[in-house]
Amino acid sequence: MSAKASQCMQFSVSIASERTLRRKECSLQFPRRCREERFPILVSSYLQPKKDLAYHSSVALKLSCYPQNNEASVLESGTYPATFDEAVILKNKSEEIETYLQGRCIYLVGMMGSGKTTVGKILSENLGYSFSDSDSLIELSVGGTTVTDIFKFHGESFFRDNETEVLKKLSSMQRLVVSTGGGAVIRPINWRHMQKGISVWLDVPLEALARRLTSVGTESRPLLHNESGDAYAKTLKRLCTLWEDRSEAYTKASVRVSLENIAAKLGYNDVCNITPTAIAIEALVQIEYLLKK
Ligand SMILES: Nc1ncnc2c1ncn2[C@@H]1O[C@H](COP(=O)(O)OP(=O)(O)O)[C@@H](O)[C@H]1O
Ligand SMILES: O=C(O)C1=C[C@@H](OP(=O)(O)O)[C@@H](O)[C@H](O)C1
Repeated sequence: MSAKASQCMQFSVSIASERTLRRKECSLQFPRRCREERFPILVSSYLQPKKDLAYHSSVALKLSCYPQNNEASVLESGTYPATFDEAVILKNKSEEIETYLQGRCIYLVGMMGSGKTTVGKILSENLGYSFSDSDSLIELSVGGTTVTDIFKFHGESFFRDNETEVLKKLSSMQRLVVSTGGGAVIRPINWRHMQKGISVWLDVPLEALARRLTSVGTESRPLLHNESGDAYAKTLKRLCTLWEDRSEAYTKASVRVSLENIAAKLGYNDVCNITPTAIAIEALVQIEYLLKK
C-alpha cells in the first residue's frame, strides 16, 4: 500500500472478549462501527488491551484504510497487519490445529499473486512452523539466478524440473509452510510430493489478482510479460489464459480457501478488503474441517 493511498485514523472501539470470539468459532467478527462504515480492515493496530480479556476491552486502533476503488489495494511488502480480534482468533486457532497437524507440512497453492507468500508467513509464524518459498529455493539451486532469468536463459521446462526437485526435497521434511509457485499444480508428480502434507488453495478472483499484480508490477513474474495493451488489461488477459489451463488442477488441493466466501461471511463487497490474517484464519478453519472429518 502506498503511503498516499493510506488514510490513517485513530479511534477507540470495543472489541469482543476472547470468550466471545471462541464461542463464535472463528466466524470473523469485527467492531460494529467498522462493519457499518465499511472501513476496509487492513489494520495496523497499536493496542493497549486491558489484561483481563474476559470482558469487553477498550483499545485504540490505528486503521490504515484503503479508499474504495484505489488500485493500491496491495500490502506493503513485509507488513502483515491484523486487528487485535484477528490476531487473537488466529493464535487460538493455530494452537488448536497444531496438534492435529502432527508436523505435516502445509503447501499453499494458487495463482500468481494470490497471497501464498504473505499468508504462508503468517501461518508459519503462528503454527511455529518454518516458512519455505519454492521460487526462492529454485533460485538458490540455480546459483542465485532470478526466476525471470531462469525463464529467459534456460526456459520454462528447466524451471519446472527444478520446481519438482525442490518440492520432492521439501516433501521429506516436517513442520513447514511452503509457498509454491502458481504453476506447480500443473505437473501430477508435484501433487505426489505435496500430498505428503496438506495443500491449501487460495482461490482469489482473477480481477482482484490483476489489480494486485498491476499495482506491484509484473517484473518478477515472467509469465505475465508478453501481452499488449494497458497493464491491468494485459495482466488480466494473461491470468485468464493461465486459469483455463490450471483451474482444474487447483481443485486437487486438500482444502480451498475462497476469498469470495470470506467476503460474504464478513459482509464485504470487495475481496480486496480482506486482510491476509483473515485469510490465514479461514485456511486453518478449512484445515480443521478436513482433519476432523
Ligand atoms: N490479502 C491481501 N490484500 C492485499 N494485498 C495482498 C494480500 N495478500 C497479498 N497481497 C499483496 O499481493 C502481492 C502478491 O502477494 P504474494 O504473497 O507475493 O503472492 P504469491 O506468493 O501468491 O505470488 C504482494 O504485494 C502482497 O503484499
Ligand atoms: O504461475 C506460474 O507459473 C509462476 C508463478 C510464480 O510464482 P508466484 O505464484 O509466487 O508468483 C513463479 O513460480 C513463476 O514465475 C511461474
